[in-house]
Amino acid sequence: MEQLALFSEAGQSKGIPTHLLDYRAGLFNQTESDTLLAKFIRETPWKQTRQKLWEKEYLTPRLTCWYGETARIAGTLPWTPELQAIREIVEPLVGITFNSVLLNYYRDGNDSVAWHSDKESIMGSQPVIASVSFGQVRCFDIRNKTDHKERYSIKLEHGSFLLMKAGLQEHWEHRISKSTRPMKARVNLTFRLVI
Ligand SMILES: O=C(O)CCC(=O)C(=O)O
Ligand SMILES: [Fe+2]
Repeated sequence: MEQLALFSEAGQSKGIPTHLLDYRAGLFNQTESDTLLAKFIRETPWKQTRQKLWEKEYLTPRLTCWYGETARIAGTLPWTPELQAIREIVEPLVGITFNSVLLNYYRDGNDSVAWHSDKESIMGSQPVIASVSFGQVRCFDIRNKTDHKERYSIKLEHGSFLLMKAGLQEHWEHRISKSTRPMKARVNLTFRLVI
């Protein structure tokens, strides 16, 4: 347990594998990021969904909302001008057209997403996911599915961009862990191609 805490506070690990991830700080400047964070928090119709684990139902420890043009995910809302604008900045960096985005709202250090990989069949087996973060810096941890000791951590900063490349979801899991330190709000956007 102690080791986990040390790891998650270590920030940027050395030697993050660039065939799996690309990180770029400051895709949006401070003013743009402040404005977007406040707008997303205020104007998104956030929902707290339920998840089933071992036959028990839990409330997901964060708020979410789907936007885009896919009919595959129930409740998906049409692109807003801000999301459309961000998508148009992100797509040329990646060379992929995305048709949906999941917004996650981590209200404080108690909000989190547990170890998982985004490998739903509706995204194909090798999805490329582009992630944009606003607000509180949180640690994004990855671990190898077959060797949990092989792990890395990246601090996702206000206005930053993270690309999860094709091999990541198949062989690695990722998470945003809870923190006992005081944490302010964070909104994360993951652009996806749902097929
Ligand atoms: O909040 C993040 O940076 C990651 C979110 C995530 O993993 C997901 O939505 O699948
Ligand atoms: Fe994920």
